[in-house]
Amino acid sequence: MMVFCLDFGNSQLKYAWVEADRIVDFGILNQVNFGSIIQICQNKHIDSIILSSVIDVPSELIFALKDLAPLHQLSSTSLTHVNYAQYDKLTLGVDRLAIAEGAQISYPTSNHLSICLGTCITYNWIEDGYFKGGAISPGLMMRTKSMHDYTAHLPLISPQMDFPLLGQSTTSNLLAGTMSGILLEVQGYIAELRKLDPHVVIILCGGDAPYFTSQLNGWDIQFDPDLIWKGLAGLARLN
Ligand SMILES: Nc1ncnc2c1ncn2[C@@H]1O[C@H](COP(=O)(O)OP(=O)(O)O)[C@@H](O)[C@H]1O
Ligand SMILES: CC(C)(COP(=O)(O)O)[C@@H](O)C(=O)NCCC(=O)O
Repeated sequence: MMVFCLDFGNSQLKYAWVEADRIVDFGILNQVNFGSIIQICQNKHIDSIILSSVIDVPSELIFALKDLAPLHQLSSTSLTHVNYAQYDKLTLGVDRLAIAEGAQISYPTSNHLSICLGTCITYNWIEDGYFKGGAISPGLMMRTKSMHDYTAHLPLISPQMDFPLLGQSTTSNLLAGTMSGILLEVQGYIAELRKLDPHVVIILCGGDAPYFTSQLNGWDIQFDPDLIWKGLAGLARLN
């Protein structure tokens, strides 16, 4: 059963081919149109398609996808393993719903906090299978770009794997405040949540996660870049 998974985020349009829970292939689309999708579907057998989008998708693209294979467009009415009786599911981004699902499928008997470092940083906390709460904060690129855009003279910095806690120049101050700021935020959330539940499983994913994994060594954190694909494949089976 080959599932074509699409994850349209605010920065990148991602896809993956998932067969029997194995990610066969993945990549990034150039544009939100059928032309860029059909290119990657050449010679591929598709049993079903699942689409998670937090951006607007043209209705022509939805119709075209439906012509290709049975399509499930993820929404707040989709069936889920995670229980939303204690959360306002209608307001939750579908990417977060898919990530929470991936975490629940991966750690069905544990409480977990999934942290996605994407355009925004999102935190999803699940206890006893219930979505209990979360948080949204600005992502890495949003932080660097907004400091440049909202000031007269601050330069636009590029993220780096090595970053200081404090800097000795404007550029290194920006790097410290952005990168160490995110690291300290993430560590702060983990530390606070572990006070409530020392056994909570922490899972990190999203495009910017690789910048922080080595700094989080020793924090007993799972890094899973495929978390959303696991969630989407599971949701495709359920819906
Ligand atoms: N080509 C790119 N375009 C935009 N963001 C990129 C690109 N390559 C890497 N990134 C990084 O990926 C982050 C977004 O991660 P991702 O998980 O793809 O986000 P989203 O799901 O919100 O689209 C950005 O903050 C940025 O630092
Ligand atoms: C918070 C988000 C913007 C994150 O999107 P992303 O960073 O993955 O592009 C997205 O999940 C969204 O639009 N959420 C709706 C609000 C909510 O989740 O409460």
